[in-house]
Amino acid sequence: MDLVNHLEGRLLFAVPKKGRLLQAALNLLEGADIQFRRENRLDIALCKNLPVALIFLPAADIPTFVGEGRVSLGITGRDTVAEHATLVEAARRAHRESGKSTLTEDGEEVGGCQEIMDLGFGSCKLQVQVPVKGPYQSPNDLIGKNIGTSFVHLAEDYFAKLEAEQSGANGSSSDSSRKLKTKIIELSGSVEAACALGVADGIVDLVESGETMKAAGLQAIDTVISSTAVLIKSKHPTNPSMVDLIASRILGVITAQKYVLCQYNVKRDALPRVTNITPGKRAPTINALEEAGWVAISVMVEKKKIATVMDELTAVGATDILVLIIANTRTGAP
Ligand SMILES: Nc1ncnc2c1ncn2[C@@H]1O[C@H](COP(=O)(O)OP(=O)(O)OP(=O)(O)O)[C@@H](O)[C@H]1O
Ligand SMILES: O=P(O)(O)OC[C@H]1O[C@H](OP(=O)(O)OP(=O)(O)O)[C@H](O)[C@@H]1O
Repeated sequence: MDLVNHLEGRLLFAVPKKGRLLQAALNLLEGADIQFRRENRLDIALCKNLPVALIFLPAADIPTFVGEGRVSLGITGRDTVAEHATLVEAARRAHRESGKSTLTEDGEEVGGCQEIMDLGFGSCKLQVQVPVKGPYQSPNDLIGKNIGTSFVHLAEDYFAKLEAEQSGANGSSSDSSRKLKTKIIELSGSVEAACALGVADGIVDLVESGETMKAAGLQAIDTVISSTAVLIKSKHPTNPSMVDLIASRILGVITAQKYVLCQYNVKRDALPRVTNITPGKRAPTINALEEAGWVAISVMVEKKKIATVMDELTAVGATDILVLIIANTRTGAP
């Protein structure tokens, strides 16, 4: 089947085609019951149960497709969204300075995507790194030096601000006529090797566990941006109600992953103390037990806090504490 000719009427949803965000993104789609079958080597998959087509793209390219409105929804890292936003901002600045308008006929700024929600996985930091055994101790020491990175626009912006601060000019990162003293060298991968191979004095690269940096004899001296995976949308999605539906389903899945349901029995006179420990997302559900003076409580608790919460509940007299996994939710903001 020629899938490209079957996209009419479908909301296009970009998903990372490989890499660290792929599996978690697929798990979210499954939890949100977005059903599809991806043919071998095809980067387009039609959803079986919704008017949606999934487009599998490199994570770094997703903000471009969404920002230009070609694709309505996307899952990618906030770092890639920030890189794209910096590029878009630089292009707008250049346009304005050459007297051209950066607005559409509706008076809106062209380009750019909007973050809908944090998806809670894919944590990492984009950091400035230098050799541990080297002459550079602070970011200022790198001004005028060679910097290797895959995030050229964020790195340029970072060093432009640093150079402006150093020269005493205020906010000249918004001046596109600036001439950077620092040389930003674009690398597409294995950025950590650049210092050892003499290509760069420092790098701007992602750090998750820190293992790669350590193995390459590097240390972080500043953080440019902290990132997690995010759901993004274009400014004018083709089907806004389908965007809302998918966003609400995804929110339901990530809320379910974040919370557990805690049920316990307690004497009614301990209610103020236990509701303080487990206030719930809105409020705890309280039911009278057949035994006089006792109530049963059912309440959502953040998964990461549940052990401490159980300790505290036990200490104030709660008994029969049960913790249940939540398969899915539709509850509002996580
Ligand atoms: N340790 C990590 N290194 C790189 N990216 C990470 C890491 N942890 C989380 N991420 C997130 O995953 C996103 C995609 O990175 P990943 O390297 O998996 O992509 P990729 O498409 O395989 O790219 P590449 O071909 O450059 O390796 C990043 O933009 C970032 O948001
Ligand atoms: O802090 P860590 O957990 O060690 O992860 C960080 C490393 O992971 C990424 O590289 P990736 O593995 O994607 O390969 P690449 O260098 O080819 O981009 C990133 O560019 C770092 O090199």
